[in-house]
Amino acid sequence: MKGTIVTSTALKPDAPTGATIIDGKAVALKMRDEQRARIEALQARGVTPGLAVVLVGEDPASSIYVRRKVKACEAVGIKSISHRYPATISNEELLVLIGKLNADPNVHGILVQLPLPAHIDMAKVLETIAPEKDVDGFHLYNVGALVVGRQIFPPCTPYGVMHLLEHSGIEIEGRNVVVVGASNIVGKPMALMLMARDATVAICHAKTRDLGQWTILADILVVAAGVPNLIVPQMVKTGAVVIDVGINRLADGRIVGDVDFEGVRKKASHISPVPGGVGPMTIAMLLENTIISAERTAGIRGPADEF
Ligand SMILES: Nc1nc2c(c(=O)[nH]1)N[C@@H](CN(C=O)c1ccc(C(=O)N[C@@H](CCC(=O)O)C(=O)O)cc1)CN2
Ligand SMILES: [Mg+2]
Repeated sequence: MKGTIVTSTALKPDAPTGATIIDGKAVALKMRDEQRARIEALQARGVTPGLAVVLVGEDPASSIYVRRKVKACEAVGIKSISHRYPATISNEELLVLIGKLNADPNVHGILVQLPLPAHIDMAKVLETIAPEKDVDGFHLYNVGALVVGRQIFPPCTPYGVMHLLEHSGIEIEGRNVVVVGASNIVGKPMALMLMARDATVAICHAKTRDLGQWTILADILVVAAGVPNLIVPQMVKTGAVVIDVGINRLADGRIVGDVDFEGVRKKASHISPVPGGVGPMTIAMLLENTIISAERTAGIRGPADEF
């Protein structure tokens, strides 16, 4: 468009014919001021929040996410302790490490970066983490808490989506929500958190027939299927809120979500982009859960919160 005057409203995020862009990167950065202040209050009581970060193997994306988590911890004043192991580590060695971290009073949160190598028993590893240090919210105990409408440590990605909805002033109660994707770390806990807020929730997945017949009913559409361009404009109700949790790397290296962003933004009232939407919130909520854990240790808050 070099040399022309751009008058198209479609290029302006907040123009009447286009959706408001939900800027997760900005929200995550803004949360850090409040998080720093809470960490200072903890330090005044002699508690520095500590997060143990366990990375097994050389998965390039996992290495990037772990690096981002460590940097984010530094930025707010959480002491992160990295534990890196080759993909050849045995189940037994990993469980021994987790046992030590469970017993360490300076560690308030433990995260084991997923995915793990195939020979590792992921379920056993996650269940070995002490529930009161399970800042990823993957332990069965924490999953069970979500089922009965309590939050101990909600898993970071759906917790981030809830935070974005609240930050954007989007009403949840009584609204039709369709979640596309039924994974244990996003789709299922997402549905439970929305149900706890009295939304009417449908979960669709890879085998759902006529997906568009479901998604068109959504006032709020959350997509976490891992399929680029799965959601096109004709599948979206005019004025819907569209949250894209997908992260797909294309052959040309670009990272895109599951939603045809340029098409759907013209129809939605709000839309989260990829990158820069839900992804940064995953890390923000990990910091949040770690601070909450340290606040519980310091007696500043109780063991669990109602939704
Ligand atoms: N133990 C965990 N493992 C995994 C989790 C998790 O919450 N806990 N979630 C994902 C990976 N993940 C964090 O660990 C994560 C994924 C993506 C992003 C992010 O910021 N994405 C960018 C786009 C991708 C990129 O730039 O590379 C964005 O959306 O802007 C952050 C964290 C699986 N494993
Ligand atoms: Mg996550």
